[in-house]
Amino acid sequence: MSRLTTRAPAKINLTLHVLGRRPEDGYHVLESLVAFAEVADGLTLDPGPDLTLSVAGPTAGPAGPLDDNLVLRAARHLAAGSPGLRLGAFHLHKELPVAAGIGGGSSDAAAALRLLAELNGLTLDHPAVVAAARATGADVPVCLDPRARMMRGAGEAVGPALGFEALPAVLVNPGVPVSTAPVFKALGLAVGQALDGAEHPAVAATLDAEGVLAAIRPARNDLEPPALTVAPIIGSALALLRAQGGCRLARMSGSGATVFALFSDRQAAEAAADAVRKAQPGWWVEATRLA
Ligand SMILES: C[C@@](CO)(OP(=O)(O)O)[C@H](O)COP(=O)(O)OP(=O)(O)OC[C@H]1O[C@@H](n2ccc(N)nc2=O)[C@H](O)[C@@H]1O
Ligand SMILES: Nc1ncnc2c1ncn2[C@@H]1O[C@H](COP(=O)(O)OP(=O)(O)O)[C@@H](O)[C@H]1O
Repeated sequence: MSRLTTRAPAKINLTLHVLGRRPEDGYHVLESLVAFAEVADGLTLDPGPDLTLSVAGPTAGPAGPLDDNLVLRAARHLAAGSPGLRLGAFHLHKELPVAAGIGGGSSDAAAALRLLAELNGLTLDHPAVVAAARATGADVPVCLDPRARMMRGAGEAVGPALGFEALPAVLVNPGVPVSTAPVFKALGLAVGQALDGAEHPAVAATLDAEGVLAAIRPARNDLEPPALTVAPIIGSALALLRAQGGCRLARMSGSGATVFALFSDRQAAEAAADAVRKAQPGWWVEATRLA
């Protein structure tokens, strides 16, 4: 079989409610509406006898040592659970900012599992594929089939694809890496503790873009306040997006520091992205659509 190719899109948490911290493993129980952007890393697999990885692209360095790369970790988990699995040489083109709340590494891991599943004739809901995704990271299951859906539990429970109308958006990362664990820690929840914030709104599959916006507006990202204490520059990024004409909603994704803003149309999003780039030439800024 010749080279297999896929894209690993940025994951955006349109909402992220923390319900508490579970006793089994101290992980936080979440309820999050997740969508995916057009901007992505690229992953290829050349089938062969050995599992290898090469990485290039603007954020290859910050992604860390090859041997720890989530692409290899996911592949090793799948190989361990699937004797005789066909493997090969992965090449990752790394575009997405790292430690950014957009799950770049998780999306790369999920992309690796997609390519190995394709090579080996496995479906994405095959128990070995699902187990490998869960073992690799909390965000990997939702990235396996990257379409907007609800994510629950610590990330292991993913709902059906919602298929809603794509939302014109701008993504902004202010250039400060933010690790996930310290942000959860800064929430200050004790193991076993529950939170009783307002319930997550229902998001129906049939909603148009206005409907999605209306549904998520009263929701929140509970990691935003603790992330702001870890990286106050997130506040500046949010303020800059909120000052742009046509900005309907601006919020942080995941544990930050990437923030997103929603617009009514692509033109308004492009204009806002241009203005943010002018104001902050060192920041990562992308006009995109989320679905
Ligand atoms: C916060 C979220 C929201 O989508 O995204 P990012 O900000 O990472 O993109 C995810 O829950 C992150 O998922 P992921 O980055 O895969 O997490 P993991 O590697 O499994 O865990 C990193 C650390 O985060 C904490 N963690 C993660 C998930 C969760 N539900 N509860 C937690 O407490 C744990 O301290 C864990 O050691
Ligand atoms: N393919 C990868 N891309 C990005 N980071 C990776 C990758 N593999 C391993 N990592 C490690 O995982 C950490 C979290 O990366 P990332 O997925 O970008 O975070 P986030 O989910 O917050 O956007 C990084 O600090 C990096 O050391």
